[in-house]
Amino acid sequence: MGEFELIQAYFKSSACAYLNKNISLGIGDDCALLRPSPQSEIAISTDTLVADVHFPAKGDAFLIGQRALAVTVSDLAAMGANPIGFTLALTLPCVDQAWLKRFSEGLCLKAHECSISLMGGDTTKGPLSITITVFGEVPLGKALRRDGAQPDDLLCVSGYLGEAAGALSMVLDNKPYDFSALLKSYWSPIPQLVIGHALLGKATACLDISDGLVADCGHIAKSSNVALVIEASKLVISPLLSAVYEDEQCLQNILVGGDDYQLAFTIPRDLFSELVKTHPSIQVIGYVTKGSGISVVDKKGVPIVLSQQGYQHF
Ligand SMILES: Nc1ncnc2c1ncn2[C@@H]1O[C@H](COP(=O)(O)OP(=O)(O)O)[C@@H](O)[C@H]1O
Ligand SMILES: Cc1ncc(C[n+]2csc(CCOP(=O)(O)OP(=O)(O)O)c2C)c(N)n1
Ligand SMILES: [Mg+2]
Repeated sequence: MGEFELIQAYFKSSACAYLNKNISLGIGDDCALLRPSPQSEIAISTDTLVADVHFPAKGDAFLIGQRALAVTVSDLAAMGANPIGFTLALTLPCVDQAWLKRFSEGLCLKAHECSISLMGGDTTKGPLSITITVFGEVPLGKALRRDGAQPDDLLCVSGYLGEAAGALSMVLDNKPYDFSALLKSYWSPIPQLVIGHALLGKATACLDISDGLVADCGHIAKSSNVALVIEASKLVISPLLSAVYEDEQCLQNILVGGDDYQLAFTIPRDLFSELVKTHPSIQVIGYVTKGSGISVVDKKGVPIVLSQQGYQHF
């Protein structure tokens, strides 16, 4: 099977390669054509997933496809954007048709869940890696950025943290997908599109947590020129995590584990109670104050010293 047959069989003819009101031309030409709605801005984000860095190379290709798209669409959720389409740059060591079939099925399932369409890409030979670029749209001037947090805002997260990091040892042991519900958090993160959308016009800053809570909140603090305080006693431990780990390890996974793909955001105090009524998974975990940097404090307000803040490639 050659390059173009492969593209046709597994991607161009796939159920997720459809046109929608914002895509006037999809796979097959030199470029895809996007048609933004009036009074909107296009949100764009790219993520590369490298075998044995972001996922185990020997993992199930269906799960790899599912995870690759989820972590990329998560950036659209973090901006409050509505998904439109994505491109897929795939580098493969060889043509393995069984692998490609599983991969495209997993990709397609997640694309369906996120209402996003495959509209182009690139296929090359080399060490396994997956680069996905997502395109979404957001009402003009309303995107959730990292630079608007204000002193006295609340610091919140969209749901439980630490589960995917807690699953990593099982992932590396190649445990089957249905072995533990914890594995689902790693293999099939759910981009928080609904909460991202609900935060438009409310949150003062927002991002998705990929590297770890402390490291990523550090980006909000820096961009917004404020200090963020995380109150460890307010972090709610997921029942899935506490079933496997002692409290101390749970806290470590929550604070610096990464791979969560939940949103962290800041919001004025008076807007919180209305929001949590409609989105009960949201947790308040701290607050914004004047100053710089990020601190984690225990219930007496004493700083907890961490040996690392989150994942760094270099
Ligand atoms: N090689 C690059 N060239 C240009 N911009 C980059 C490059 N790598 C990362 N960026 C930009 O730097 C910012 C931070 O990147 P990153 O930490 O990967 O974001 P995220 O965690 O949201 O994926 C983003 O705005 C991203 O677009
Ligand atoms: C097999 C495997 N080992 C380790 C990890 C942990 N890990 C790898 S990269 C990463 C951080 C997120 O990746 P990055 O490329 O920084 O994503 P971005 O912040 O750009 O979205 C984490 C927690 C993993 N996901 N899979
Ligand atoms: Mg990135």
